[in-house]
Amino acid sequence: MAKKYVAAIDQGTTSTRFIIFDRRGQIICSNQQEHQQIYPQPGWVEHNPEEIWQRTQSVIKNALEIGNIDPKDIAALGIANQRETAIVWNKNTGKPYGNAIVWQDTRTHKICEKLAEFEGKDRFQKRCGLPLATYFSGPKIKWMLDNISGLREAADRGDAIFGNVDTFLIWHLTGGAHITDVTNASRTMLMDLQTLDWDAETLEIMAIPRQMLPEIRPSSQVFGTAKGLLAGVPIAAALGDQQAALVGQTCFSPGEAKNTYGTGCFMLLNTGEAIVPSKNGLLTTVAYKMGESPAVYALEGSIAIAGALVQWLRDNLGIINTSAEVETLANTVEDSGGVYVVPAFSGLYAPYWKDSARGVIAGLTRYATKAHIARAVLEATAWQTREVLDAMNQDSAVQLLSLKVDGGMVGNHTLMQFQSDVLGVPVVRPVVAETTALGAAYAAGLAVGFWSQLAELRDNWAVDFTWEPKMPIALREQKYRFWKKAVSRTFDWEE
Ligand SMILES: Nc1ncnc2c1ncn2[C@@H]1O[C@H](COP(=O)(O)OP(=O)(O)O)[C@@H](O)[C@H]1O
Ligand SMILES: O=P(O)(O)OC[C@H](O)CO
Repeated sequence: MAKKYVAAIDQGTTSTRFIIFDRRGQIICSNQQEHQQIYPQPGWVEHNPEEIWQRTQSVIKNALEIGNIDPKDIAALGIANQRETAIVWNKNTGKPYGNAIVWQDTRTHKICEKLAEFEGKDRFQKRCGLPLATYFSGPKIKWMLDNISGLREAADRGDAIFGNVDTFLIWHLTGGAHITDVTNASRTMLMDLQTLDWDAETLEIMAIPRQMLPEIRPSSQVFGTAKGLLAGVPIAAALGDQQAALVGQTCFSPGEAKNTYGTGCFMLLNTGEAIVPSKNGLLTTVAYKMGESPAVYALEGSIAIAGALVQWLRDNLGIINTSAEVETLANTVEDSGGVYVVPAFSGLYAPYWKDSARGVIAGLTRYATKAHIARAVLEATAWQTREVLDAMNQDSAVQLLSLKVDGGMVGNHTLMQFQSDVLGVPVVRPVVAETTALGAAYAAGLAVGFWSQLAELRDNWAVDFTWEPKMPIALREQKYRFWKKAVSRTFDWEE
């Protein structure tokens, strides 16, 4: 009998979801669990890989039970994952050599500076599309090899292996396949965007043994068969979560873009088969590679802190009790009262790439209340997105006329209205806002013939809500000028 469903794991920065979709891309059932954020020192962010694997198994089990689904009805499994986060584990025992170093972690600042001494921050950009920054996996692997006792020897012996979260999950799900996909590999700094293979020279410069690294595969392809809870289900896709959201939003044509508002915020613009270098602080990255079809590339504007700033308001300042409460509080005032929050907690990503920037709250007066700060917190995400969109419009020939959005923050009307106001274009949310999991499911379904072509997927996409710009242009540009001034106050804080 024909299989009815496709499933996806969405392993994100704050939580893990397992979602089962039907042929129309509708959610049948799901389960989600958070995991611990570990902050051992200022600027350091870690996850426990074993906890991530436990949470993954747990959400799979719960969702299957909730939906009363027999894994035999699942045609394929796709994986979407937080990108860049680096894990090194022993291939014989499965034991990690330490916690995962999360993408937001800035401990590799010195390593990046040292690597940039020769030829500067863009030393590797031609090959890998990325500037030298603490964000990417390569310097994180180097940090582990240089700082974890006995690790370099274990790597040289071939016992210690590296993976981003996709690789770590595939390894566990299959019982030992050491595989990554092109989108995840494109975030390491170690892959050549043209050849889609590890770059020998970069590996040599960073002193990373090639045998630690997984084999690079297309994003949509059967990698193996699951064991355990999903026994027998083909594992048929892996994509970095932001690339997965691009697929879930069916942005398959050059010029189509989406912005995902989660822990961070990531805008990706499909550039087709062209590898477009950025002159304005964007990343060039692989968008997806479906089986044997040529790779499709994207320009990306990465913002490190978006929803994470709302969490900070909740967890560190205790101004709100839930993330959703930020909107209620923000709506008790008309505007931010001249307050700007620039969340350079992990330095500044696009379009600045300044590791040494640190966060500021600017424009404070006795008039400012926690409500103004709540509003400024929401506005920070919108302003950062404006800077990224400006860079996109400068880098590419196309001007974006509307923006497709998704992620945990897009339930916030106040933010989305402000977003449309400061971009000056409509902001459009689709009915299925779980686009990350959906994109991984689409890529997996395509690999096993559950769906036959990309066009079929476009028919599943439908508008849920559109926000139209309302703010007068002069006011918008005046506020933007102050935002830029606040940003400049964060520069060169770390010495
Ligand atoms: N109503 C809301 N208003 C503002 N932020 C929100 C709201 N709901 C969730 N968030 C934020 O969205 C983020 C979670 O989104 P999600 O897409 O699940 O993130 P991730 O995939 O990065 O784990 C959290 O940082 C949370 O603070
Ligand atoms: O898990 P998210 O949604 O915060 O996404 C994180 C990104 O993949 C980091 O590059």
